Amino acid sequence: MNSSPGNTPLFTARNLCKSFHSGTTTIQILNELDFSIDKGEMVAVVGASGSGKTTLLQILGTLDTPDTGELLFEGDTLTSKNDGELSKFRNKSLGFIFQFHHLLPEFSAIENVMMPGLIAGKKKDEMEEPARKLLEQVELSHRTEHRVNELSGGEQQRTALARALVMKPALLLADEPTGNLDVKSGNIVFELIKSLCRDLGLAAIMVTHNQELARQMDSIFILENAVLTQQSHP
Ligand SMILES: Nc1ncnc2c1ncn2[C@@H]1O[C@H](COP(=O)(O)OP(=O)(O)OP(=O)(O)O)[C@@H](O)[C@H]1O
Repeated sequence: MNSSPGNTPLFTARNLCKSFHSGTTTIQILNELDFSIDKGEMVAVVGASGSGKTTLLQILGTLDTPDTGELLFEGDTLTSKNDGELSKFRNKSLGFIFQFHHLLPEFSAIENVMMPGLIAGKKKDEMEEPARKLLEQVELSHRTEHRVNELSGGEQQRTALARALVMKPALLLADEPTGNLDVKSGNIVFELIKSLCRDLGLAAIMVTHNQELARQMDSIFILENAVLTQQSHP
C-alpha cells in the first residue's frame, strides 16, 4: 500500500464483492473491497473467524471468483483471462502455502518441490538444482529423498514453502501457514517465510490469527464487515 504516485503496485484488487447464498440466507463476505500491495511488501490479514479471510485470499489467488470487481497484476487485468491463462499465471507468478501442506504423499520432498516446474513443462534436470537449493534454504538438505509421510509437520510445511517458491513467484499467498504447527515449528516456518521473502524480494499476504506474527509484517489489515482496513502499525 506504499506506492508512490505514478508507480504501479504489484497487485491490485478493486471493488471486490462476494456473497454466499445458503437457502434464504445471503452472507456478504466482501463489499466493494479495495486492496493493493507493492513489490516486496509483506502484509498480514487478520479478522474474526468467519470474517472471510480465506475467501479473500482464494479470490486474490484467482482460485475463486468474485461476484464483481477486478484484479490487476502489474497493471494488467486478470479479469478477462480464461482458466488456462489463469492457471499459467498462478504457476508463474504466485506461490501458495496453506494451513495444511497439500504435498503429494507418494512423492519425495524434492519431487514435490520440483512439481510446479514439471507441471509447467520444465525438465527434471532443470528443476533439480533450484529445488535442492530451496530445500537447503529451508534447512531440509538431509531430508530431500524422504517421502512426505516420513517428515514431521514442520518439515512438511517447510517443504511446502520450498515448493511455493520454486518458480520464483512475485507474490506469496499464505493462509494460516503456521496454524497447524506447535509454537516452535510455527516460528521456524514463519521466520523462513520472512527471510526468504526478503531475500528474494517477494511480496507476501499472510492470513493469520497470530497477532504476534502479524506485527512482524510491514502492515496489518483487518477484515471486518466485509471490508479491509489497514491498522496503524504499532
Ligand atoms: N462455499 C461456501 N458456501 C457458503 N458459505 C461459505 C462458503 N465458503 C465460505 N462460506 C462462509 O463464508 C464465511 C467466511 O468463510 P472464510 O473461510 O473465508 O472465513 P475465515 O475468516 O477464513 O474463517 P477462519 O478464520 O475461521 O478460517 C463463513 O461464514 C463461511 O461459512
